[in-house]
Amino acid sequence: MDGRSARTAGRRKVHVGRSEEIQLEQTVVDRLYARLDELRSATRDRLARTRRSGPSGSPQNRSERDAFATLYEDRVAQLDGVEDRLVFGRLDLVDGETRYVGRVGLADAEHTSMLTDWRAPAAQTFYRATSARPDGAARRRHLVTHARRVTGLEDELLDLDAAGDVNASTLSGEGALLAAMTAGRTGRMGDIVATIQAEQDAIIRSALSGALVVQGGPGTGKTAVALHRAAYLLYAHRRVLERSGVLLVGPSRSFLHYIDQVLPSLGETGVVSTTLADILPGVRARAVEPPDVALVKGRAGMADVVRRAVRARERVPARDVPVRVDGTDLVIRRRDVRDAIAHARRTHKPHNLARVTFVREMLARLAEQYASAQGEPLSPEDRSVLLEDLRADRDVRVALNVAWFPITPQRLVEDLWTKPHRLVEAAPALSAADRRLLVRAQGAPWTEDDVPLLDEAAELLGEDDQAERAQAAAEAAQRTADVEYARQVLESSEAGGLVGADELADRFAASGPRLTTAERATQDRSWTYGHVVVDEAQELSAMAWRMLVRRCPTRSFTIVGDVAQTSSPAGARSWAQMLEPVLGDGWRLAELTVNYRTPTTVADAARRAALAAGLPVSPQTSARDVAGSLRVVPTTDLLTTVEREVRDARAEFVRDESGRVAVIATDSDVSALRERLGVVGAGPDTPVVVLGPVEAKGLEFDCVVLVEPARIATRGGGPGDLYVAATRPTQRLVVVHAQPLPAGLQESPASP
Ligand SMILES: Nc1ncnc2c1ncn2[C@@H]1O[C@H](COP(=O)(O)OP(=O)(O)OP(=O)(O)O)[C@@H](O)[C@H]1O
Repeated sequence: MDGRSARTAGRRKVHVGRSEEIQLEQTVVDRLYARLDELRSATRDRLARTRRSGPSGSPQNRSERDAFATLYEDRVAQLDGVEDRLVFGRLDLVDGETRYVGRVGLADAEHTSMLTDWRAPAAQTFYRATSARPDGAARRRHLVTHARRVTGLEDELLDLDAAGDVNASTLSGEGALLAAMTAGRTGRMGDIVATIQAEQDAIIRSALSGALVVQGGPGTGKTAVALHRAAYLLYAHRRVLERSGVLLVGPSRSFLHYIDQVLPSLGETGVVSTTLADILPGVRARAVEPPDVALVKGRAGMADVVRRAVRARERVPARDVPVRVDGTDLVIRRRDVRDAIAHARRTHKPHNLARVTFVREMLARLAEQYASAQGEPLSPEDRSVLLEDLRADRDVRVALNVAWFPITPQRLVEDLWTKPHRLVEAAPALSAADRRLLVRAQGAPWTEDDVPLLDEAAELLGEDDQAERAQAAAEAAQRTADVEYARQVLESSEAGGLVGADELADRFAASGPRLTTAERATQDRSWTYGHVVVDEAQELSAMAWRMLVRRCPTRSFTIVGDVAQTSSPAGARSWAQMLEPVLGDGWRLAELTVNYRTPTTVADAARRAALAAGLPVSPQTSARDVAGSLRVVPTTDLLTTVEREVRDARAEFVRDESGRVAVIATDSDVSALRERLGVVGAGPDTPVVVLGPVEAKGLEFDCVVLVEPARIATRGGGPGDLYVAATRPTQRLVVVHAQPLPAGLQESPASP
């Protein structure tokens, strides 16, 4: 949609079509729901029959039964998930064909298509066609339904010649879109599947390979598009992605909570979502770093610091070390250690794994010394007994550990922050001032900025995985057998078409409870995903990018964000600068230009303030304006004024189930405001919340009361934080201030 038509739509009402047309559509919608009910009950019957078949039979029969039970359970959940607004679109093609578009594909008993999945190629025209490029379509119709009832229609004529005698009163451009934009917020993001716009659709369906960067101002649908793209990719590339998985990285847990309904409503539940703080199994990073520390820890050069820290644990001792084994004097010689270290490094294995080579080499040299002390070669049996004795000897163990120290990532990184000599040794290039910033007390909690360093360390250190490798080989053999068996089962069963042999084999795997790809991926640090989606990506440091690229060696990424909204000092103001070190020039840029959230007046004010502060603001047009959407309230008593404004906003916007108000203030004001307003929780179900600008990132509310913008613009993330805070409302921004307003944020522009 271009900016002009969007604005026009803003002034239109949703047109309800003629009642006969609605009746006609109701008949179709009834048929589709009837088919949905039929499929549900058939699947439920099969599930019941499968469960009834009892615990008898061979283990093979039992695991086959369990696999089918899980399959039917998943299918029932999927069919239940698409109940709401099952069908939302109809496309009339010039050749006379009519196609209904909905959340899933449905076919009748004869396999004739009744409903086209929104992700199928056949649905693309529904989202892309314009009257300038109708792509074979004569008319696009949006169906508005509530609880299986058709309540409205909106038509767009795409090919005027072919349209015939369509009644003009049913024509309306973006009514469904406008209705979605003005609806009261619920604290949870909804899907946009019925109203995806052409520029968004192009991004959603863009190729899987390579990295796609989606830049767009606030409210342009970046998050919505990223989530729909994940669902689309899983549909279009199911074979690849179902096994490797899709990872979604969001800025905070509250943000993940805010979006967690979207994918299930699109029939997808298998995406792993996480924050950077939670990405490492076994590490809970809860503390927040001061900005100057975050900046240092995020630099690409920290990879070198970690590498040196690991190297420092492979060390030739200052002098030869005498040891006595089995009554014989031996020497751990410096030159032997040097050779063994070189040998172990040549394996190019991670430190803790290469240690095996180092130790083997050293023990062999000590055994040689022992043999020459005895004056005769050792028999193979004696030699292996001796090697065991050497390995068990305390002095030998200590000396070898000092030379090649087995260490966990946590210990390595903690030593850097708590033992100044370790940091000097690993980071000679850091200034003394930067090193001082990094010092902290032993046992201090991990921060989000530690996580990429821990991951870097884990990568270089590795774990001793011998047992795991043996197990993996055994599992691989078992799996080949399972897949073959599943193939035979599929050939003779009713499950064909719903599931592949690989997936069924997963379900046959008799060992323990079935783990989904998502569950397996979450538990495994070194899991590599088929695709990674990163939201609010402008905040990521160079070290965080290294960590994410390790999780997706094919570099298939969707990276969405806005370089004008950056708050982290380690984040970016330029995609090229941020991505070049990790992706080279292997990324493509797409831009979103229409703001579907914020009324024009508010968006313009926020934009003027951002431009005045020199931020790299993307051009954008708001899809609508709302009368009285910006209120500026000067005061000498902030708390009292905020209290009054919140009371008014609550009365105006909060209804039974919907309507959300946020007070956004600089972090240091948040607790006083919470106390004054009696606001405790900050969850999606709370009608009024008080947040700092970083917490508000990615979220939206009907009304935002912005407290003392001058303070927000000069703390933390500075003007970027103010830009985020001012662009959260869907209906109204109330600016309460005692200090002068930052330039640009006044009610009407100083100059036209
Ligand atoms: N095509 C659409 N149809 C209906 N609603 C839409 C559409 N595109 C976006 N929206 C709505 O606009 C709002 C903003 O979308 P979203 O949060 O994805 O924007 P964003 O670009 O990620 O914003 P920010 O950068 O400010 O976090 C959401 O309520 C979303 O549902």
